[in-house]
Amino acid sequence: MRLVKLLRGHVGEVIAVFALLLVQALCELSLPRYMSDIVNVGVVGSQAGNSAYLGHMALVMFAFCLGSLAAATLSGLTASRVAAAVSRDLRREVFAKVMSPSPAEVNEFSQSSLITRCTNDVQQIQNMIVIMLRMVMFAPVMGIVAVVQVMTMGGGLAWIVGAALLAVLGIVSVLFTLTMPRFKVMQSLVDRVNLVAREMLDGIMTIRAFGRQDHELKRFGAASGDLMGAQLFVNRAMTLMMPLMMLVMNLSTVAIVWFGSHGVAAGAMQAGDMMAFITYAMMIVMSFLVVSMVAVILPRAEVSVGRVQEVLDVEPAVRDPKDPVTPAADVPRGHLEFDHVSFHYPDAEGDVITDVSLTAAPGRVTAIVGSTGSGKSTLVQLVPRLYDATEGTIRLDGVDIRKMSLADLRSRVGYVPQQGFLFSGTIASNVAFGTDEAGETDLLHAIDVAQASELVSQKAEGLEAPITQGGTNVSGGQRQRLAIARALATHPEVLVLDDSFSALDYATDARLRQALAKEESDTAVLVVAQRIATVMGADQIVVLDEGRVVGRGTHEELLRTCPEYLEIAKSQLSEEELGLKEGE
Ligand SMILES: Nc1ncnc2c1ncn2[C@@H]1O[C@H](COP(=O)(O)OP(=O)(O)OP(=O)(O)O)[C@@H](O)[C@H]1O
Repeated sequence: MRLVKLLRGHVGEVIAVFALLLVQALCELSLPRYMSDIVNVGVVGSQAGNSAYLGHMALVMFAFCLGSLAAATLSGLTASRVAAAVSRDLRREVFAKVMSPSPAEVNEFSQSSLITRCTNDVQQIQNMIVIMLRMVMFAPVMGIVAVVQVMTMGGGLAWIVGAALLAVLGIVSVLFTLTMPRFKVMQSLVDRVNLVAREMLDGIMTIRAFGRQDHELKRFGAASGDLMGAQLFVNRAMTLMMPLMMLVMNLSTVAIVWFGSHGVAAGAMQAGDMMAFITYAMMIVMSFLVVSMVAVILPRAEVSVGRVQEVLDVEPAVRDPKDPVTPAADVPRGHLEFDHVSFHYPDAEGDVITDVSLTAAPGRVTAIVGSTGSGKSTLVQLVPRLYDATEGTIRLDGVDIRKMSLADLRSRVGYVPQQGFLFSGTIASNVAFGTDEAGETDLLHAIDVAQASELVSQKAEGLEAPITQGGTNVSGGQRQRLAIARALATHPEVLVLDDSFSALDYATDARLRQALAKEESDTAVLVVAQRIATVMGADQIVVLDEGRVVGRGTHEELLRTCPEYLEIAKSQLSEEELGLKEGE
């Protein structure tokens, strides 16, 4: 059972819980015997009314009660600690997996499902561990010892206990047959509510702009209503459980008193024994109830364990090599080479990148242009190994990047994604995100090159100005510039800018390119851009069309040799701006 395996690291504590439960069970099981003696001897027998005897018995029973209380408290505390520790470790493992190098595998699960698995499923497991540790051991011990006691007492009443057990079994079976299917879908319904809520929060601006609040609320209401339906059904069915159990126990008590009183009258049984019999019978019924409930609930927790395990079992396609290679110290830094590289997404059929070869050198700007969907972003994502090329090789400073450690590679590559993301914190914490070594001067320099100084000088707190989660308190262009500053602060060998100038005005775009060319003379810059004006000055422009290189050269060369480039250029700039007008 996978749930049991989770306890492997806590064997000592688990044994302690079991030992304490045994003490608790033995203490509790001795009480009915003493009760029986008090009635038989101290109430109706030879010591009737003898205070010394009654006081002594009361003290003994009190000692057993205290023992049971102490053992129950300690076992409860220990079990809760073990469960909380297991759930903390599971959360950490799942989260580490989600953070693991390749986004491809984790993308298989939706973000909301990952959150549910990390929180709700882990919580289910935690609850189940507590139940398992506290009940699964306790109930059988209580049940078995109580059965032995009942058997030894005789009196011909054991059949009542048997009948009560059959009734409990029947009730538990019917209730769980009805509710189990709903239990199973409940986790996926929680996933669904999370998914819709997350999508709504992410797209809140679009929803408001299109006045679709009512539609979205209905969508959320439907998902939430489905979950409520399943929960209500299960809870209603479960509410019946306790009253039915009480009914069984009370009927058993009545039956024991009814038949037992005949035995007492006939002298076959003592009154105290009949009372002890009632208590033992209740213990047996309760133990049986607990064991059968746990047996049915356990598979439900196993569903949660399975869902968490699914995430943990994911093998990232992008992995650290066994024996990482570091580029030789005497090799010039910042030489990036794509050698006949092809790539297709794991879940897609055709290649998105086909047989691309190019080189980027330090101090030079290589621009990638192409129509939308031509594979530009995909191509540059291969550089920090967000994905691995399916064919061909990418080398940095002469070493196949698959042979470098991921940490080493990523410390050499500064990657600015299409959507620059800012974390909650300050401007400084965001820019220093990729490095622990940058001082204030380094940060200010990176911000200056990224043309974001104005943002810092406008704020009274300067570098310590707060940034909200997702960077919602700065503009799209400011977000992009801070994301560029973050990459620059790490002093990368290769700076990959994936359409990172798109939210900048032309003047800022031009100033940023100039500053980059001047300040980053030992960095190879790889720029993906939609705007021809952004790439016109690049040392080398590579034109992609449906993942293939269809042109390569400078702006002027491409205007003459590459019809695809000419078409894009003409769609953005006038013939005059392109210098294509006759006589010019
Ligand atoms: N995670 C993914 N899984 C499967 N296919 C994808 C994935 N991401 C992108 N694609 C597909 O790969 C192709 C290239 O996408 P890519 O984002 O690289 O293009 P692009 O040239 O950067 O486009 P744009 O200029 O619009 O950003 C597209 O057809 C896209 O549908």
